[in-house]
Amino acid sequence: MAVHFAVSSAERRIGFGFLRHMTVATDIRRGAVDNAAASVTVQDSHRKLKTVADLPEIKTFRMLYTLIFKGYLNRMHELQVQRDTTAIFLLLLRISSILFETRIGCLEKEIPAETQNFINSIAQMFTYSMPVVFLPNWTRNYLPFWQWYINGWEGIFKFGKKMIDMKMEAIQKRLDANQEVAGEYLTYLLSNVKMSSKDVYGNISELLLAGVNTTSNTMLWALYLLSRDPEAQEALYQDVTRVLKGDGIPTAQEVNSMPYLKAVMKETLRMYPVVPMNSRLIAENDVVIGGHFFPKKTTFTLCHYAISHDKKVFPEPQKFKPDRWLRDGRTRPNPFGSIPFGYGVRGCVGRRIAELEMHLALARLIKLFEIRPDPTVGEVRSLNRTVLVPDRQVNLHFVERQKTSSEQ
Ligand code: HEM
Repeated sequence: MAVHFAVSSAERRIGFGFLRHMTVATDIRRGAVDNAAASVTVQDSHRKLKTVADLPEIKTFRMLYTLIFKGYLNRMHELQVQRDTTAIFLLLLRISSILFETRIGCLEKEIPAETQNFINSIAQMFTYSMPVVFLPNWTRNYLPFWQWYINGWEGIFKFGKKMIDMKMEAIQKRLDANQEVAGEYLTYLLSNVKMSSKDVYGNISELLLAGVNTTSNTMLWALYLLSRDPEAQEALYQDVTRVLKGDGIPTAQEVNSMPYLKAVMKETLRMYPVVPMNSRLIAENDVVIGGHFFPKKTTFTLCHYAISHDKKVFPEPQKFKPDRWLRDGRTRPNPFGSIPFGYGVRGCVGRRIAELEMHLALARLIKLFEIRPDPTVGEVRSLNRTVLVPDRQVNLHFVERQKTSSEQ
């Protein structure tokens, strides 16, 4: 468990001395596609982003629910057999609503070509990011992976830029007409003098990217695990229906009073940490950890998957046991045993949005549907494709529940 040791000691002893090694990849990417992703590379502007990322939280809660769930659930009635790609559309739609303040047509019967290109670009970038990281730089002139990877990024930034330009135009029109400018996250960023438009292009596109495959795959894993565990599913259903009556929008307080819901998400992320690896580069000083000397510029890689399957911290690590996270007097696992959102100053910026959207989505889905596995699919294994994805298409059956008399 060398990895486990490295991370817990690292955060305690060295604190902010670490920088993400991804910085290197991000700089190359920026150079290659001439786009800014300032928040991801520079500590100072990262803090700036953290502050603004926290701002629209309250509005987001209500907006997420009203804007999205109606459309999604209507579409689910049509689909009945839910495929993993639909889960991606759902989350893409949701995060796009927050970031672009508009919907991008994921739930239309015919997905607009531009949106489809954007979805394909994300998949392309992720698919080729592994060979790009592992192959030596000289291969870039001879093998096609680097160009395919960059093409993926170009598609992502192109779409992001177009959406942002449209919003800027709308804001400008209102300003020209002396009208008040009101909006959510993007309007805030664009009308905020602290960020240049280049920073906004880079940050919005990266946030969108970071927010789509992470939450959609986590939702998929949660639904997959629940479909195979009727007892856990029933416990979740009881937890949710005890608090949520009727079709009203849950409040933050209501979400907080559903401990099993939170436990299901925590256990899902323990079993399938969607970002399976995380790295830090010791940039400035040599360090000694546990009697081992590490020269400066050493890269440490933390394997979330390995630490959260450590049976000393999580007995029966391969078993889906949401109960282990309940605060009902039992001994709870070491909080550093599973840190799927990372930790410290470079921890996940989108954590609160991600948790919120996943809690809301799962509560709503479980209230309306019983989720059953497709027996022909068999045991799904996880693959590391930068994010943790299933090795095959996961088909799930959503069986509509009967409404209880108090809800009719
Ligand atoms: C299940 C959902 C998610 C998981 C498990 C997750 C996990 C992570 C992890 C492990 C990191 C690296 C943290 C570190 O180095 O310590 C990270 C970084 C990041 N995440 Fe997430 N994430 C999720 C959702 C999101 C969402 C929804 C957004 C945006 C709306 C987002 C935006 C970011 C950004 C911008 C970073 C880079 C932060 C930095 O470099 O300082 N993430 N995430």
